[in-house]
Amino acid sequence: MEKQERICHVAVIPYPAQGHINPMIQFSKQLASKGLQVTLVIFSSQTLSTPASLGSVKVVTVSDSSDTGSSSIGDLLKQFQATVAPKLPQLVVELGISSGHPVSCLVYDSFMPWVLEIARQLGLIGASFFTQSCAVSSVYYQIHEGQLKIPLEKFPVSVPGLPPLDVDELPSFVHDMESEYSSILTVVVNQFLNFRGADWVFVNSFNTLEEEVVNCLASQRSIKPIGPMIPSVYLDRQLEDDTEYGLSLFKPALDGCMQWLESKETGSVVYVSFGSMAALGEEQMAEIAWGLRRSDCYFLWVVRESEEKKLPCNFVEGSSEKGLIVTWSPQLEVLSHKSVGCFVTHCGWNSTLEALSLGVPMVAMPQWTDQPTNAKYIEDVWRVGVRVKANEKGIVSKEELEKCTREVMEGERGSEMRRNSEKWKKLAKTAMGEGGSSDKNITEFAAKIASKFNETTDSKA
Ligand SMILES: O=c1ccn([C@@H]2O[C@H](COP(=O)(O)OP(=O)(O)O[C@H]3O[C@H](CO)[C@@H](O)[C@H](O)[C@H]3O)[C@@H](O)[C@H]2O)c(=O)[nH]1
Repeated sequence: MEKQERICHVAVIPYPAQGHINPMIQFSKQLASKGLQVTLVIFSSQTLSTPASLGSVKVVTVSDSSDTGSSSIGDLLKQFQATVAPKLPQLVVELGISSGHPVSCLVYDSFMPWVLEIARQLGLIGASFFTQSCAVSSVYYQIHEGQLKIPLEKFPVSVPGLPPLDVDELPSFVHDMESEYSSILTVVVNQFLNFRGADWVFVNSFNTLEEEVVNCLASQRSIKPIGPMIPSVYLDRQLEDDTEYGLSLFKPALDGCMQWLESKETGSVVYVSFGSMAALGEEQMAEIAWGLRRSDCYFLWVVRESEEKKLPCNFVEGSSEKGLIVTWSPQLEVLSHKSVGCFVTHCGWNSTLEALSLGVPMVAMPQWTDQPTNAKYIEDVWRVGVRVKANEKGIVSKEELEKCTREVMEGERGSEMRRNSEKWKKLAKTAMGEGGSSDKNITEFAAKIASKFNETTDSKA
């Protein structure tokens, strides 16, 4: 009988939100390019038209019946665990049977630390994947270890490897103790429940971007920065045909955006997006709308379907000469387009990494969660953008938005930001290029788990 080829099979399991799925798709593609068999498992309560594969990564979508109408994200995550955890062991076994190659490692979103328990029950390797910056993760780590006590009493706060952080520069859940937030704080801090127990810990970042804080966290246990996890065509082009993430929970206005951008001059467009989750108030939406109008630049603004009703009356009709509003964009294509001169962003970690990797300066307008800390780094550490200041009601006025966009688009400081952005773009490429720090970490992981798999298989033979 023909002997079956031995292949090390890894299952990658993101939390099903766009900002978590995207980097874990890219990690899957990277692992597959290093010779591993990879299955990406998406649990989703929505009906998704997911592809059966992304390059050589197999995609399996499993319907998750958890109630998405639940009021808080903390509750949602609890429900997610309650419905997914009982199904996962059987699913992992079936993936092995159907492919002919038993799964030997689970790479799980750090939001789901309970997956490690399942990996252990099945005798598999367990690897945790952090989708936020190393700086933000370090703040949560300090809380987990009891070094930072909640409620915080003194500001600025000191965390090893980070600049001192004022109250509005900390992740929101740490100081904003609304009832919904306290349950989310538990979730984000619990990412560290098995920080020392996991076999591997990956962070979607790169050494030169967060050197000091990477070193501090790595002194507690080995962590592997493997980012930026964006499609290869925008970085080192090592992976052929890797031009997009490939799995979107939203439908992008493909042609519309790109044709519109084509008709605009180099560096003349302000791109505005608040990612896949942030929900702004009506008053704030109006200030953004009029701020964009006042800046007198061309603008491309992503307003998700669920947010459209918050736009001021007649704004869309009255903006057709200067602006285009879409419900979702092909963001990487947009950011890499020569017409885009500035990105007004909520500072989600993926958007931040994308802008850094594509050399686009930013107006940082953080909303919640890790975004205020990312905004702090954008302005003060990487010096690739300006942070907006909110008024006493927490609203960013149209005048403030106009001032900040002009600063990035026109001023001398804007030119400096563009130069700094070019620097980070090169460093991102170097990290992911052959032999770069992130590339080495991915190669090391692939080689070590493949060799462990071979040893185990040999000892059973
Ligand atoms: O029109 C759009 C808007 C966004 N995107 C993509 O969607 C992703 C959005 O991710 P991110 O920028 O991280 O924002 P969120 O969707 O808000 O992500 C959540 O998850 C991130 C990772 O944990 C956190 O950093 C954020 O604060 C949190 O809100 C990015 O890859 C974008 O390229 C598009 O393709 N088209």
